[in-house]
Amino acid sequence: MHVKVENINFSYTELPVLQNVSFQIQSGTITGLIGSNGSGKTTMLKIMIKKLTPSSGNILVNQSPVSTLSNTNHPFAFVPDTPVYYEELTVLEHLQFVKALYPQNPLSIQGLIKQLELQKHLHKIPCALSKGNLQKLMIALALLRQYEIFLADEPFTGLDPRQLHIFKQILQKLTHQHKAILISTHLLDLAEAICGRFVFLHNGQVLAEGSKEEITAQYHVSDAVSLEELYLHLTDRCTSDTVKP
Ligand SMILES: Nc1ncnc2c1ncn2[C@@H]1O[C@H](COP(=O)(O)OP(=O)(O)OP(=O)(O)O)[C@@H](O)[C@H]1O
Repeated sequence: MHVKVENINFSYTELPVLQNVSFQIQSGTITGLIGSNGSGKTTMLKIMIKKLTPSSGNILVNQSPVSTLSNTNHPFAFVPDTPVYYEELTVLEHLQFVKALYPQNPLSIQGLIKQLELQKHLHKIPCALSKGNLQKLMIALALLRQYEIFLADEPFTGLDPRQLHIFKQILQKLTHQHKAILISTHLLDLAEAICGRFVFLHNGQVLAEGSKEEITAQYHVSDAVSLEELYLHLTDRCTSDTVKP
């Protein structure tokens, strides 16, 4: 599975939010989508799942534009930054509902409940959950879908240290299953630990893309820097909208 984002432009109002955004994500790799508040990460992810329509540009999945894929053949699972749920359904009912939609997904509800430690919360409705447990429900619902591409918008928010560890293991397992993974996050230490590639978005444009080694080489920065130092260095250098190597 190969996803190519090509020259995406998007505006909510007259101001451009994304300008000629292009990058790629690949099977078996976790790509970190990194950028300051308001740089357009959520907007980009929403365009990828067809929730928003770009004014121009394409998202190609194995060379087919996502706009031509039917909703029943949609290859994305998505963990949103703002939880989406049915107010009147319990945690267990949510899991059963999505499982019934995607029976071919081999993950079992019981296995997920145990792994994400949701046992004590099965009969609660979402608004009775803590932030972290609600986030775990969003992750569980995404994992139960039928997908090849896993997109997550700040998925680590609210997770306790044990659940962070478990979620990192889940993501590693997805790479072994050759899923393509794109995660937006502000946690650069965590991103550096789990992501093989990065897309730095800055003011709605791609500032850099590639592995840390590729980006440091491209910008003539020592490869001993941390991802955080690299990101701060490139964004500091950015006096106009783009930085040239
Ligand atoms: N529904 C909307 N209507 C108008 N403007 C919007 C809307 N949603 C987002 N924006 C604007 O689009 C820009 C990009 O927002 P977006 O949420 O994609 O950024 P982000 O990188 O995900 O930010 P954060 O890191 O704070 O979550 C911001 O300037 C934001 O104010």
